[in-house]
Amino acid sequence: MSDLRTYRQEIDAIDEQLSCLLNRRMNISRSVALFKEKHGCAVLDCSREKEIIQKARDRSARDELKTYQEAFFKHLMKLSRDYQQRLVETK
Ligand SMILES: C=C(O[C@@H]1C=C(C(=O)O)C=C[C@H]1O)C(=O)O
Repeated sequence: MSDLRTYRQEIDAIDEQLSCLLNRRMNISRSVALFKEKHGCAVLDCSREKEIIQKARDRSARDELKTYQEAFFKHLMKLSRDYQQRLVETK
């Protein structure tokens, strides 16, 4: 049981870092949205997203994690795009 507590403390610490990183990433995504709106660019950039997914897959600690890295970043970028869309539409 003390092992489980230790693992969960580690997960909590990682989650805290992930939340901070998500705040930072979404803030930058917001700046990107404002830039795109000013310059008439589309929110979605497929080639950039493919690049990010490939880099994430390459960073996998083990081959079996590649699919999870890909899913995680796809979801993250969907949230980022949704946020950008919302910002552009409510301007
Ligand atoms: C942030 C951008 O906008 C979108 C969101 C991306 C992301 O969250 O990484 C990547 C590409 C775009 O589809 C961008 O163009 O860089």
